[in-house]
Amino acid sequence: MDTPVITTTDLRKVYRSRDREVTALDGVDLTVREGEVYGVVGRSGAGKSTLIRCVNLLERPTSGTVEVDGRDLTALAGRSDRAPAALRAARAGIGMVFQHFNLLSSRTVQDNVELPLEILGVPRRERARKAAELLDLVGLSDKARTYPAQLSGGQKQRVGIARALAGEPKVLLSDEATSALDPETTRSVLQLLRDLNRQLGLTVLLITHEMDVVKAVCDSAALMKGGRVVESGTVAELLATPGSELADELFPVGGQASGPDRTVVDLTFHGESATRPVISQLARTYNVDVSILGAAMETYDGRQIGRMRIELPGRFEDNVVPIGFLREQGLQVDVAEAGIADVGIAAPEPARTRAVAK
Ligand SMILES: Nc1ncnc2c1ncn2[C@@H]1O[C@H](COP(=O)(O)OP(=O)(O)OP(=O)(O)O)[C@@H](O)[C@H]1O
Repeated sequence: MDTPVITTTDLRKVYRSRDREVTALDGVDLTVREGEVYGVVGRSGAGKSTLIRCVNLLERPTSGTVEVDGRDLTALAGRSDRAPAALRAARAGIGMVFQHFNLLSSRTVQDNVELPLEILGVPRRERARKAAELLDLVGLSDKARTYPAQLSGGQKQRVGIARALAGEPKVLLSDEATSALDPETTRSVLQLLRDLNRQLGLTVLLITHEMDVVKAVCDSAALMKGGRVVESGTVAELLATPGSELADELFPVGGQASGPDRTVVDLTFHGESATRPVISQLARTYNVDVSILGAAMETYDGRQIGRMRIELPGRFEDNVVPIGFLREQGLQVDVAEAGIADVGIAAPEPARTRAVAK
């Protein structure tokens, strides 16, 4: 699982029109490893679509390189508008699914799935066999002869996924594949992507603006802002990163201090620390009343990971020893709110900057 399958290096894309320039990608380094589901999130305009379209060279990067499965696609691109044969062949190993499915309405479901095979010159009988196999894989064997207009959104996306798999790709790119679907259909399409990832060893790079998508299926994630990747890593790594915005959004543990002179502390449990009764030990050892303001526990790859926001009575300087104890137990400890001193003495760090004393 450690072999990189998609690598972008210092990828830049500048859109130029007569009177202005937009830098959509501003030096993106991304590594997606074999067999993982990798989610790229970010607000509208962050550059997600541009990035995914640069990965299969649908969009030509201004500079930088894209390697997929050991091949430098940027070197294959040539200068003309029409993609050279070598690039077209490399693209056959990259499937893509789209937000609005992009099915041809005049073709049956089976003929839509066969389309990439027709383009590759696969004989009719072989195409039909392959399409039947793929429709079975996505649970639509009974819809082969229907037309897209007769399908639900979720079914259309399943056809889109079957079509994307026709060239037996190693990599699947998904451009907001579930954002036009209702929550239940979203869940089933995400489950399908997860199953395909596991059954076929398919590497999936998806872009989304929904954190729930990352939570449901991704092994790793990156956060984009203004054309840059500002955070990236496995979900477990992100959770262990002090101040990670992605971790905060994936596992929000809200809760405000119940009054002044209280210290609010965010704890991240992973590995062994997730199974030890650290909070009750803290309360007993220091005879301190601990209030739990919020908590979230999840299992990732069979390992428990959790975040908890607790409140301790007193200001930060009153709690240095208990906080030290928590750190000694192997927990990551971020002080979220350090209490307001009575007469204008500033808290050690402003709220939400997450001072991390090691
Ligand atoms: N063809 C284009 N010509 C000019 N500017 C473009 C073009 N495509 C995208 N942009 C600009 O590049 C920036 C990044 O756009 P992009 O579509 O990649 O962002 P995004 O994160 O995918 O947003 P969304 O979630 O809304 O699709 C935006 O400022 C956008 O206006």
